[in-house]
Amino acid sequence: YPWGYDSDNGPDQWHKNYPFAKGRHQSPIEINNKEVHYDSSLLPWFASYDPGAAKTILNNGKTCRVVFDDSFDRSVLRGGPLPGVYRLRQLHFHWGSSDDHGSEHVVNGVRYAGELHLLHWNPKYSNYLDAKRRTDGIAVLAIFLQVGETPKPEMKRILEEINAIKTKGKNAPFPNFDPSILFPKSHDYWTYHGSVTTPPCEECVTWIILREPIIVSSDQMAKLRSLSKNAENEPDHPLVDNWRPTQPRYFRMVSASFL
Ligand SMILES: Cc1cc(C)cc(S(N)(=O)=O)c1
Ligand SMILES: [Zn+2]
Repeated sequence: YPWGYDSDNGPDQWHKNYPFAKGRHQSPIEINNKEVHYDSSLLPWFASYDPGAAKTILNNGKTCRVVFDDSFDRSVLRGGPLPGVYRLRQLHFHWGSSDDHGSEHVVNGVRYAGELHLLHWNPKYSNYLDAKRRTDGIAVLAIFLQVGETPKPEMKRILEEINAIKTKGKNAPFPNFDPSILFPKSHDYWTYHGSVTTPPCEECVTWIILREPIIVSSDQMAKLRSLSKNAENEPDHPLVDNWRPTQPRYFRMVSASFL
């Protein structure tokens, strides 16, 4: 019975089929200023993305995802805490059933309406699946979505496609898109070592979480919530609350690139 976010297959049950979910380096976590360590040696991060690498936007019943050509170092993330370049493979979102929650990471008790994840893998490994088995295999750039009056126009392109991928299994061409247009002004970030926030929850992720959220409108969040987790010919169930609750930090340090 496939994992999900409902009471019978949700985050509290995942460990039954995916033992990593009870590990000591799980994500997401709470980020509290009191426990963050400013690391002056942290470098700035850089994204060099080729808009031509964007391929498809899809609904897999669990999120809205844009996939990129990752057959060579075409769109890469580098710098920050990373030892080398990491290849952009996909981006996706997590969101709530209302504007007051939906993010996976929580900052000083603040839950945002959603969270954008740009997923990259370390090309020193032969492929993405091999990278997921390595502690330095994956880098996720996370950007909070905050509801406000002046939404970021660059989000429109993604949300305009939502109508084409309403139900699980639907996909649409999504050419010529550079996701760095979604980035906020500041590149300030927190970083820590954690896991994939969906099963199998492998502990292979270097998290780079931007301090500055991007502003989206309440209507744009409602657009995301108009996606369905079911396929076209099945009873309709809105795709909402696809976020994992925060996990124990245990003995992990969260470093900040800013004072
Ligand atoms: C590697 C990977 C795969 C998936 C489906 C999701 C993530 S997440 N939510 O941790 O960014 C990471
Ligand atoms: Zn994610």
